[in-house]
Amino acid sequence: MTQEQWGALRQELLKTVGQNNFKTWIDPIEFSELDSGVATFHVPTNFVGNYVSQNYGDLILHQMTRSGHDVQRISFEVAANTASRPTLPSTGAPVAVANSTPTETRELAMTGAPLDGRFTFESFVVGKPNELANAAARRVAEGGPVTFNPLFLYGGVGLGKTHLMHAIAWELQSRRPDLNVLYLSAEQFMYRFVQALRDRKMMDFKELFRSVDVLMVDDVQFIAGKDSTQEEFFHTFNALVDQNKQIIISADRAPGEIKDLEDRIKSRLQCGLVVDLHPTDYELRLGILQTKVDSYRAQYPDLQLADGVLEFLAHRISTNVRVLEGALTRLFAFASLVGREITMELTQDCLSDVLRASERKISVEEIQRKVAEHYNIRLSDMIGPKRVRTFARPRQIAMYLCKQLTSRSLPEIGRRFGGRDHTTVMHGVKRVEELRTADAQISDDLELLRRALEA
Ligand SMILES: Nc1ncnc2c1ncn2[C@@H]1O[C@H](COP(=O)(O)OP(=O)(O)OP(=O)(O)O)[C@@H](O)[C@H]1O
Repeated sequence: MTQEQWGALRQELLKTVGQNNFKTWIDPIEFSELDSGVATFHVPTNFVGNYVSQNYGDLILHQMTRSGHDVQRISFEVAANTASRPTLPSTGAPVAVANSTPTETRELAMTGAPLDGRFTFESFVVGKPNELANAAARRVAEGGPVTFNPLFLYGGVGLGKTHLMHAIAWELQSRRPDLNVLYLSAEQFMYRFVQALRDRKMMDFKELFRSVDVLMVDDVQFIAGKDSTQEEFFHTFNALVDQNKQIIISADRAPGEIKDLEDRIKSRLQCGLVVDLHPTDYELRLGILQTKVDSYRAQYPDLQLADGVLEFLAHRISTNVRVLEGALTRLFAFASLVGREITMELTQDCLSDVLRASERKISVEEIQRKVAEHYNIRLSDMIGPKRVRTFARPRQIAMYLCKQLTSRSLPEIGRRFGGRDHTTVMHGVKRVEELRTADAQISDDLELLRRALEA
């Protein structure tokens, strides 16, 4: 890609991100080169690099691909004349990994995917939801005799699967430099496979994959429904297991739940240790935020952070750690630009869209379950036809909460309560509204239930 072509792309980006964001974030980055699918940009500071990478990386990649450039990855480098940054020795010494700056990535010795220098065990915050996954990952990272094969890590979006996979690869590289570790995504596996078929290089392909000591495949759900790739994956898998080589796999769900994945592969994947990363809880989110803030502190020693802001974010932002990190990065960027303390007000202002998007959605079922539990009745009686007061009152309370806490319409709520008419719901809601002011017990119950549901 030429500088002129980048100039044209910048115009496109300007239209998409708007004048202000463009001036602050896109303007300072300089296109350097496009080589072997990696587009490199120079940035004035790591901070700008990180921010652009997290917030506009996908957009830039998309625009470049759309205008016909073969780009797989974008890399940001701090321009040599504007900042000092540690240089990496050419060996895989662990200290180099720990010291590497956030925007750096390095290729593994074998032709695997690049590893992110930030994704190490040291930077992985452990809490209840991920302690088992972390312990299992650390165990295989020791590089000792293979005890469970494969290690299968799964969990929802942004909960740290890739982070743990990279951490294992880094750790293995430093502890056992004699081992051939190959890390790649399932998509890359497929891409290589298709390329090998096309170039008639299947022997090389098989040889490469059968000569590794540790094979790590990220996001394996990607090969579901892709028959010949699955077939090849199955053979590779078996060949390595037969040689007692460690395999580590990640996916967004448990093996048995991946649709369009052959049964024999599912059962193979279940043979070793299957561990999941649970959605983050409040404590873990707070821990992650605190760790991130500590790392920002070194960069921004003067930035003030008001009490309660981190707790607020940990409480309000969804379980996805990527969203949490992105929000904090944005907050710091904004505060450092305007030179103000990060107060609660600034936080709410700056992150209003993120906060709105991650408002917890409460479901009708959840409300029914909680209310039934609270009044000690069965869920079936809550939804069922019986009109006795013991069931009718909790039912009305649940209807009222559904109206208050969800965006469901009255007819929809009626349907979820055993197919009742919307006028019945309306009546129930009205009745509870009256009771709320007249009956202290009901008012307390409502408050308690609302809090429990919103927690
Ligand atoms: N426990 C944790 N401690 C520190 N950082 C974390 C933790 N969990 C996740 N992260 C961070 O959150 C971001 C998203 O994590 P990661 O890319 O590993 O998610 P993932 O589970 O692979 O998601 P996806 O399904 O989208 O690929 C990364 O920047 C990662 O460093």
